[in-house]
Amino acid sequence: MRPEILYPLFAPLTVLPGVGPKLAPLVERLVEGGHVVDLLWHLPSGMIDRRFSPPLTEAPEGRICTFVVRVLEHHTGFGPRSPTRVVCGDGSGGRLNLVYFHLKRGFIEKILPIGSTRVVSGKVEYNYNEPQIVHPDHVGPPEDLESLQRVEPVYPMTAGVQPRVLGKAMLGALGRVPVLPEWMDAPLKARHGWAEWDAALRTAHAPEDEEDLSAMAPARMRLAYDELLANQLALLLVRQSQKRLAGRPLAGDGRLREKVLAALPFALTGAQARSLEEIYADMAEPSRMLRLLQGDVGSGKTVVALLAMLNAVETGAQAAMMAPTEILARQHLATLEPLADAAGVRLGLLTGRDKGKAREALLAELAEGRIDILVGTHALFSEDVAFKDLGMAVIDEQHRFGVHQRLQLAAKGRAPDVLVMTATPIPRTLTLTLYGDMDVSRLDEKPPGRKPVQTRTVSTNRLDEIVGAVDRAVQGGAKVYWVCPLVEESEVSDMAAAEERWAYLREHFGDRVGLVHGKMKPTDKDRVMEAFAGDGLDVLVATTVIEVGVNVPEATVMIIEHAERFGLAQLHQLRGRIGRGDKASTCLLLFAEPLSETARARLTIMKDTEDGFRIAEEDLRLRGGGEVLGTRQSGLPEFKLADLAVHGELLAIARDDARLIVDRDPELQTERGKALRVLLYLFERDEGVKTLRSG
Ligand SMILES: Nc1ncnc2c1ncn2[C@@H]1O[C@H](COP(=O)(O)OP(=O)(O)OP(=O)(O)O)[C@@H](O)[C@H]1O
Repeated sequence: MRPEILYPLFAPLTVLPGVGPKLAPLVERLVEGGHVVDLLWHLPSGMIDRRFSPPLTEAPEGRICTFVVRVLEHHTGFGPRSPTRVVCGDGSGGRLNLVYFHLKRGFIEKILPIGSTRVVSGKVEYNYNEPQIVHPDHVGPPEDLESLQRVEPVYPMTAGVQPRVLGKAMLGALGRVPVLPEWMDAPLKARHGWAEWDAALRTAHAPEDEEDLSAMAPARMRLAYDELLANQLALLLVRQSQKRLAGRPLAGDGRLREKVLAALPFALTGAQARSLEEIYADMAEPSRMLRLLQGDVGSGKTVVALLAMLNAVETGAQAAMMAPTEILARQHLATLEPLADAAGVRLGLLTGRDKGKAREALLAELAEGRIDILVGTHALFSEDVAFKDLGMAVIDEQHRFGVHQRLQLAAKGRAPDVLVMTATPIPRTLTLTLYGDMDVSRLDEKPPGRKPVQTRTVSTNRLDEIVGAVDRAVQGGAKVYWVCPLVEESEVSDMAAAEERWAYLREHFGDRVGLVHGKMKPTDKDRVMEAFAGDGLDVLVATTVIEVGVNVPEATVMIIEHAERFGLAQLHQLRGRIGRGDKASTCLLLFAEPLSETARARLTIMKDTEDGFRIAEEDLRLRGGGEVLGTRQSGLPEFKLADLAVHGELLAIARDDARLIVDRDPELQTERGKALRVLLYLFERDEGVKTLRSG
C-alpha cells in the first residue's frame, strides 16, 4: 500500500486551485497523468525574466525588458485597422513606442494617461530605429516594479490550458510537497552537492537563469537520478524475486530439434547457433533463465525461439510464445506450423478473440498437456489459462508487456524459463533501463544472401512520380508497403490519413491495393494481411500496425510518408519489413518541405546505414532518449525526468547503487530501505515493492 506520506501527491488534479472537472482532463493530457505528482514532474522548459531594465537608449532587440517610463504622446490610428501608438520616454533621453491593435475606445487614456509614470514590460522590437513593444505583457503603476522583477517559469503547454492557470495549479502542487525520508546514498549526494528531494523539486520549478533549465542543472540531475534509481531498483527486485523461484534444469535429448533442423530450408547462421548454445546452457541450469534475445530486424529470432521451446518440449514440459499483437501471434503460428508438423509437435493459438466453447476446449487440451506449444497474445495471461506443466515462455517484444505481467507469468508454471525477444535496436544504456540485469544473447549477423535495402529520400511534392514508380515496380511483380503518416496523439486521424491514401491509390491500382490499420476488426486485419502475403494484393496501405515483426519476404518496396515524423528506431523497424528475402529492395522516405536541419540529418542516417544499433546510437545523439524510444506507440517506458541522452552516466551509477542495495538489504528493511520503498511508490514502481516479503 502506498505510504501515507505520499497521499497529498497522489490526490487527483482537481484538488489544485483553479483545476475544475472541465480543466482536469486537459491538464491530465498535458502532464500524462491524473495525480498532483504528475503535474510536479512537468518541469519548466523556459522562463520569463523581467529583471532586465536597461536605459531605453540601450534596449536590445528581441529581449524581454522592464522599463519605468513617462507617457509623452498618444497617436490614434486613422483606419479601424491601424494601430494606436503611445510614445514614452525615460531619463536616458531614449524613446519607446507602445503599439496596440484593435483597442476599445478610451482604453489608452485610462491605463496610459499622458504625463503619467508607468512600468511596462515586454519584448523589445525595433521599427525605424526606435524601440517598440507591441501589446506589452504588463503596464502598471511604478509600485509594480518590485513584484514584476521575478523570474517566471514557462511550462510546455497544450491548447485549452492557460499558462496563468497552470502556474497557479503548480504553486498549489508545490505547496503539497512533503518532506520525504532521504533514500539517496549520502556520499553520492555529497559528491554532487545535491539538495534534498523536496528542495530540488522546488528549485527545478524556479529557474533563475538559463542554466537552471538544463538537464545538467544539479536540481534536475538529482530528480533524474531518483527516477533512474527507482527504475533500476524495481527491475532488480523483480529479478531477485524471479530468481528466487527455484527453476529446474531443462535439457532435451534433441530428437525434435533434429527434425526441425532437417525441415528448415536453410542452415542456421553462426549467430543463431551461438545464441542457441547460450540458451540451452542456461536452460540446463537449475536456476531460472531470464534471458534477452536481441536481434536486429530480420535476423531470424523466430527459429531460435522455436528451437529453444523444443528443448523444453523434449523433456515433456510445455512452452508458450507470446506476441504483442494478434497479427503477430497469427504470423508466428503460421511460421511455426509446418516446422511443428515436421516434428510432430502440437500447437495451439489463444488470442482475445477466442471465446466460448472453442476456447474452453483449447484450455482443456492445454491443462491435459495435449498442446505442446501455445502461441498467443496477452490473453495467455488470463487467470483461467492453466498449463499442465509450463517449462519455458518466449515473450516477443516484451516491453509492450509490463513487468507486472512477467510476474504473472511466473505464477503460471513451476517458475518457467523466460526468453524475451526484442528487435528494437536499443543502445546498451537503454537495455539497462528496460531489462535491468537480464542475460543477453545477440543475433548480430543476418541470414546470408540478403541484399541491402536501397533507401532514398523524396519530397512529397513528387507524389505523382512516386505513384508511377510504384506502378512500374508492381508491373515487375513487386509487393509494396505504403506506410501512412503518423498523426500525433490520435489513432483516429492515423486511420483517416491511411483511408484517404488508400482511396487515392485505388484510382491507380483498383482492388489490388488493400488497407490495414489499428482500428480494424482483427478478422478483417488478418484477411488483408493474408491477401497481401498471398496473391490477392500488390500494394498494402498501412499505419504503423505493421511496424513490428510482420514477415512477408516477397515484399520489396516500401514507401513511408512523412518519414520526418517518425522516430528513427521506428523507421528502422518499418524498413525491416522489406529486404527479408533474396531480392533487392527499395525504401522511399517521403518528406514534407521544408525539412529542418535535424530532420535532414536523421533521414540521412537512414540512407547511410541499415545497422539498427548504429541508427539507435545516432538517434540518441541527435535527439535524446525519448526519441530513440520513439513515439508513444513504441510502448517503451519514457522517463518523466531523466533524459538518457544526457543522464546516461547517472543510469550506470543508479544501476550499481541498486545492486548494492539489493545485496545488502534485499528486503528493504533498514532505514534507507524504508525510504527506498517510498521512492518506489513515488515513481509508481510499486511492482518493486510488491516482490518484498513485507511488500
Ligand atoms: N539462418 C537463416 N538463413 C536464411 N533465412 C533465415 C535464417 N533464419 C531465418 N531466416 C528467414 O529470415 C526471415 C526473418 O526471420 P524472422 O521472422 O525470424 O526474423 P526476426 O528476427 O523475427 O525479425 P523481425 O524482428 O524483423 O520480425 C524469415 O523469412 C526466416 O525464414
